[in-house]
Amino acid sequence: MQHEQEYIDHLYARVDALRGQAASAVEEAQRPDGSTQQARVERDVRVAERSGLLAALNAVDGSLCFGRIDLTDGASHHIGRIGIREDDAERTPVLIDWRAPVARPFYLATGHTPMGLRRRRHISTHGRTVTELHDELLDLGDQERTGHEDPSGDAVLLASLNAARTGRMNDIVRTIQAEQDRIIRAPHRGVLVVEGGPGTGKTAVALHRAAFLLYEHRELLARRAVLIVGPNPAFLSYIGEVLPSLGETGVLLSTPGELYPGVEARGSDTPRAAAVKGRTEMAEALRLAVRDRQQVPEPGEPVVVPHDDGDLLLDWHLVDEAREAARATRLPHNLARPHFVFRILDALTAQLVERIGTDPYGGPNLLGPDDVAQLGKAVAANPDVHEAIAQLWPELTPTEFVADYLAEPTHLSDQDAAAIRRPVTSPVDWTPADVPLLDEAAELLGEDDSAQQAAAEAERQERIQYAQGVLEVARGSESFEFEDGESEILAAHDIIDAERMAERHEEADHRTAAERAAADRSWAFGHIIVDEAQELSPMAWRLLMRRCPSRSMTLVGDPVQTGDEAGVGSWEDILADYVGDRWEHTRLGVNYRTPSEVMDLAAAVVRAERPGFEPPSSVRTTGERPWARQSSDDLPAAVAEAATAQTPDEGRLGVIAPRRLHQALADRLPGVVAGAEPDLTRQLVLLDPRQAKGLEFDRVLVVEPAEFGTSDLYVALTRATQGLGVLHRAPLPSALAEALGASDAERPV
Ligand SMILES: Nc1ncnc2c1ncn2[C@@H]1O[C@H](COP(=O)(O)OP(=O)(O)OP(=O)(O)O)[C@@H](O)[C@H]1O
Repeated sequence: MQHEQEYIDHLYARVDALRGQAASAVEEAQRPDGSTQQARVERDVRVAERSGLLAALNAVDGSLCFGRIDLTDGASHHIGRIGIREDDAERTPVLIDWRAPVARPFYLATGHTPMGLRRRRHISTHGRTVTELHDELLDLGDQERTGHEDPSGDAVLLASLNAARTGRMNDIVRTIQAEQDRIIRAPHRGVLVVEGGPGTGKTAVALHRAAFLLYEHRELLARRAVLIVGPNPAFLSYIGEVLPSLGETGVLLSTPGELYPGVEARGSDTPRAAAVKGRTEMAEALRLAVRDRQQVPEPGEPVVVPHDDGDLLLDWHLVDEAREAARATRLPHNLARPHFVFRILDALTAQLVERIGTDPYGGPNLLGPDDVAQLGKAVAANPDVHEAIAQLWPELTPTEFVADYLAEPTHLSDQDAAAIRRPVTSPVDWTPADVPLLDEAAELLGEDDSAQQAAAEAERQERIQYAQGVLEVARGSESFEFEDGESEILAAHDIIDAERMAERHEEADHRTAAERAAADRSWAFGHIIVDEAQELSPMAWRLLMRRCPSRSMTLVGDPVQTGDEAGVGSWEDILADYVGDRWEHTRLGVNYRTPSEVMDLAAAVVRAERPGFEPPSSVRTTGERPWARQSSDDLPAAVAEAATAQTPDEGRLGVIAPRRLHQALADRLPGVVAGAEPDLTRQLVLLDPRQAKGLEFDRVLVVEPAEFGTSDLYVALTRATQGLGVLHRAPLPSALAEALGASDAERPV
């Protein structure tokens, strides 16, 4: 122990020194120094690198080193959250990053396949103090004993699984299991599917895979950022600390409803409406609806544009020709529009030229090219002309267009149209199911950023003018300063022209890649991780695939837990259109969360619907059987009483109840607010099964389970790490009652 403490003290001394160096490097690099553009770019890169290093060094403080491997050849390596080298000529590694190949045997070696190891040591620390050592001997012939032997090899894992929950997920870097390690480091570059039952570590594995990929492909991924999509905000705050604790910050966390910049989807849909909006057919319906906005007048009923020289007419034939020419460009609606406008203006000018310039004596038109050009300009500036064109081919924004569409949906069956018909009168009306529609619309309409580009160019010109002014001043002062004829001395304007000087003054974009990605709909992420992927609709997949042209993705899910009607049934269905069969499927089979007593009960519920269902096998038992209690009248009071008795001294209690009971329950449960985003760091948390997805609590009370569908009930029953109770008034679903071994008139069992 003493030896390890000394080693760890040495590591921290090195970390402190590195931290000091990184902090002063950042400070120095941030000081303005009037250097060249190139030097400034390099400086910004240096600042970013050093800031990243500083963040990583700060993040690992307190849990820097957690393991050591001793090899049969006498070498030994300490394993930690980050890699550290000695400050010597060889830059000797003193701590190996858990992601480095050298560290791999720490996770994979067994007595059967020792991978060159004689011993694996888990080092537990509190702050910077070593508290415990657990050794596993992998070379069975080795006689040496340390006094810290852990014959079963799982003491550290079990201690971490049994620990009280905090409302925040912890990283599992100390105890990654072999089946998990293989997925985390999978070399597959395309779509990797990770499937497994509740508590098998799918989320943990996905997050550690993100950390691994950022280590392996740092160059690319730090620039393009990694996107992690999770089902709801509570889930994102639950997992939000894992990657920073591993020293990684270049990651954007988002719910599916937050993936359209500028829209916060706070509204909600009926399950039927969400299902209709999620179907692929919506893409075609929207495409046709956009085409409907490109109109031609009825034959014989031309659009009349009032004009001083007599009304101009836009008839069917003329508009149809312009529309076909614009459509033939195959550009999105807004980008094809200038082609339409050009044709219409041309046709109207031709009408005017004919009207004004016709020679009454039958000769050639009396107007010359300059007159025609003048008339063309006047037509293009005429507001009545613009109004007429705006009716025929309006410029559309995605939000306007989708709001109009939802008010009167078209190209759908009557029932489907009725299911989604809804006015969107304020931005808060957008729902998560609308977000893929907005994104689809943005694709169909195309973003006309010419105005933005023009503004940027105007600003650049302004800066150039300013810089020219600065150079003039410099020239003026030259004659004064260099009167003595030291012509070889370079003045400012000799080495820099106004344009380059203007660039110097351009504000550098100091946002991280993740921040820039969050604001940019067309951002292409380096890698995307989707948790609870089974819940996403086909339309949501279209959006996500657009955000990841490289198709480098990790998809995590459990089809048995699919609650959303809009969700896709199978991975094949999701992926066929995008990657064919070029994706890899992996499975996790051990449940680290739920004790076997609870898991058996949950499995029995699923089996009633799917007879052959095999749950993941639990790694722990607690000896504590789940119980049920029926309350004849005041269910909220019974829940409050049970909650008081069950709230652990340390850790969390989750009450999972149907939404309709939340207000009544919140009135009785201390510190709980109905309808608010659940605060998972509180000791007592009230949720519905959808909100509980992906989360866990030490103890769980499931309320009125007869109101849940099978998959929601399965989710609710599998959230506890220690104990589970069921409270109800209505009779229990029969499979649950049977598995609890209770009749309809239950008592605690
Ligand atoms: N190797 C491990 N070491 C320590 N803890 C682990 C390990 N693997 C998983 N766990 C823990 O098990 C719990 C369940 O993991 P996780 O939430 O990733 O499972 P999941 O498969 O995503 O579950 P669900 O489908 O229910 O969302 C978490 O507390 C996680 O930290």
